[in-house]
Amino acid sequence: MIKLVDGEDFSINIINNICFITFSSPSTRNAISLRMSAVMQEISWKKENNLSIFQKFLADNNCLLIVVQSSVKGIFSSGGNLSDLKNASKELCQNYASSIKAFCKLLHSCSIPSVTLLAGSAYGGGAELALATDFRWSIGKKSDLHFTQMRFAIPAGWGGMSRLAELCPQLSHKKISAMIIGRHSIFYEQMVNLNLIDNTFLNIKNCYRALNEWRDNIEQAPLDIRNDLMHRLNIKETYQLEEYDNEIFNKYFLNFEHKKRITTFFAKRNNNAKD
Ligand SMILES: CC[C@@H](C(=O)O)C(=O)SCCNC(=O)CCNC(=O)[C@H](O)C(C)(C)COP(=O)(O)OP(=O)(O)OC[C@H]1O[C@@H](n2cnc3c(N)ncnc32)[C@H](O)[C@@H]1OP(=O)(O)O
Repeated sequence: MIKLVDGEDFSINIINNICFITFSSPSTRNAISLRMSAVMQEISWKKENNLSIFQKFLADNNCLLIVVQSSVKGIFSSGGNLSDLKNASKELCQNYASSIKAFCKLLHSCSIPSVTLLAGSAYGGGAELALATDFRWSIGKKSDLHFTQMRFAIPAGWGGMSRLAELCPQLSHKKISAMIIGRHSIFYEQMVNLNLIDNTFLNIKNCYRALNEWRDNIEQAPLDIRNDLMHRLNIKETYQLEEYDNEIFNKYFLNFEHKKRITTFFAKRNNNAKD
């Protein structure tokens, strides 16, 4: 295990090329504290070569997948730490939301796929955190998002409203505002209908098995194609994307590696047929 953040309530480790970001604060139901936000700020800040400490950590340790998870049963996160926010001054909290927002942005803008494992509820900023990753996998069917921010008279501040629009093109900006104002919850079935849940597992064991399989498949993909494919996320215009996809297909079609893998496929099939 390679560690970047080693807190009792918040840790970031790489195990077998998978980066696990784990929230483990049962006493606050995984509320995001001022200290966690300061750590997020520190590791999201771009430094050498325009890379943040977090991105450098992922690159140096050949990370292939990022997993955001909770180790507390029945809850993903209760959102902003309300006790911290109640006790601290506005000055002390001035970087609080922007740091968490920067970390959320890093998760979906970096070129490594990310997934949140949900096995319970996410409230307020916790729901925004769950929206930050590319994918959401549910363990069981009790995962839900609760936009409770307006209970505390603030809008969503960690990038969740734009992420929701990005992930669910069927939700207009007006609908999203209305959902926040009206303190809506999105329960499991509706999350599935909105394509916010990409996969559901019966238990954590099956989920980790699928994660490992995913990691292995990524590892087996040649690095240059991996980089070319992940670069697609930087291309915004549809016509440019089509051109780019043609270009990278032609670059790899029937080159040495393509031919070699077709040959290996037939060799394996013939061997299996003999057994
Ligand atoms: C700026 C942040 C803002 C944003 O931008 O979005 C937000 O995130 S606003 C906060 C949104 N969060 C909420 O609305 C959730 C508030 N919490 C609850 O509704 C409930 O606690 C719960 C999460 C549904 C869990 O309920 P339950 O299982 O019944 O446990 P308890 O209520 O008894 O809580 C246990 C324990 O945890 C503490 N707790 C819970 N949430 C938070 C929080 N967000 N911040 C700090 N501490 C939290 C709660 O106070 C209890 O502590 P003790 O009383 O010391 O046992």
